[in-house]
Amino acid sequence: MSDAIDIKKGLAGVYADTTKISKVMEETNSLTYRGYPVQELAALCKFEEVAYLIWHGELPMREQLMHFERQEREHRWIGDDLIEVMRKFRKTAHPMDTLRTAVSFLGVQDPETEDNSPKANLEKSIKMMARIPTIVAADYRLRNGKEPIKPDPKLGFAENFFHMCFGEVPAPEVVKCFDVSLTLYAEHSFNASTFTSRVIASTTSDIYSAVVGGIGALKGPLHGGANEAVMHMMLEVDDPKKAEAWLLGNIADKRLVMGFGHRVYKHGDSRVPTMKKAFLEMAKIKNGQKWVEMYEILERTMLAKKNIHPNLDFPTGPAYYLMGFDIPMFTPIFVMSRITGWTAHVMEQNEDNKLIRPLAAYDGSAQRKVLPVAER
Ligand SMILES: CC(=O)SCCNC(=O)CCNC(=O)[C@H](O)C(C)(C)COP(=O)(O)OP(=O)(O)OC[C@H]1O[C@@H](n2cnc3c(N)ncnc32)[C@H](O)[C@@H]1OP(=O)(O)O
Ligand SMILES: O=C([O-])CC(=O)C(=O)O
Repeated sequence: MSDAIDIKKGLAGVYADTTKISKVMEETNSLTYRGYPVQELAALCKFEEVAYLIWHGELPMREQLMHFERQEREHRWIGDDLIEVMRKFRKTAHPMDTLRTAVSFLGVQDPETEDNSPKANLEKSIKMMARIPTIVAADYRLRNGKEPIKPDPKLGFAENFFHMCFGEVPAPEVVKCFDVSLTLYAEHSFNASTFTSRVIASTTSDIYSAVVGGIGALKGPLHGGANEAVMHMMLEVDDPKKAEAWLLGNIADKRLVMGFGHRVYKHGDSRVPTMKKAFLEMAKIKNGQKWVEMYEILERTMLAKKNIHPNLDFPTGPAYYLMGFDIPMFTPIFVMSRITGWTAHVMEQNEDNKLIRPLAAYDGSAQRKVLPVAER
């Protein structure tokens, strides 16, 4: 029956809607947010400006940026109630599970959850952007037997995250490398997690539900979870001298090499050179030459043997490791950034909504008769 139906497995190559938020150009290996190349945004803007751009469609003027930063800083604290709930979580729970539950808790507590007006949804988006780093940092400290550190309204978004994790802000070069990663992770059209958020929004559900769904989708190692998997892989390789043999063995065993390949970019991910530069900078500051050597060998061998390029998760994995974050925080950090893209897509979906509901070509059992349990 399904023979005559053109099934697009994984929806590969399917245009499901239009978007004004970002443009992924496989032909030219480039990516723009609201028309601006990500490389230029990463070089010239801080993440707060990029978040504003993604939501408002324009880069902020100085006054607008100051107002936006004030709002973000005001909303950072998550309240003692949520901290107390988090204390009760299983200490070995994955931080993505903790974050998913904590964001759901924010939705329970927010009296505006059911208000789907653009104004209310933008406010909730800013609140989530402000509070997610506090959740991620508090979870990191609780898992490590330490007390959470309150956000510091004097610090910018990236600096404050380091402060809440480690009680100190590193050198500006480190903060910049981290900020670059946030800009590069912020938005990527109809990727799996964003599409999940849009599917949820299309039922006219609330924005917290859409974000909780996005977190669930991003967790998987074929998607955002890959940045963690990359670092586990590099630690398994352990020594750059073993990297080539390790990779060849992996290929022979037909195992995936994490941080390589992409559904859209088949000739390279436009964000990788910018993030690789940030990773090299981190390696210089933190004496991480070993990881650079391993990176180069894995990249070179994968290209030579499989013609598969690295994706953004390949350089971010070791870069976050060198910044001092523990590996289970890597995908939650991705959420701290992609929350901007998800929520912009939810608001865009709401503007011109149609329930997202594709068809499935049935190829199960032929129709049959139900027999009572005694006769089966
Ligand atoms: C932020 C992000 O989400 S970026 C993506 C992060 N994910 C990863 O890094 C996980 C590793 N990569 C992958 O699993 C895949 O490349 C995906 C899921 C990202 C994209 O998958 P698809 O678009 O479905 O590509 P597809 O699976 O068709 O790959 C084509 C071929 O390349 C192979 N291939 C693709 N990626 C890899 C990889 N990382 N390692 C080994 N082989 C790979 C596939 O096995 C397939 O081979 P085949 O034709 O012999 O079956
Ligand atoms: O677009 C995708 O399929 C994966 C993704 O989110 C990204 O690359 O940032």
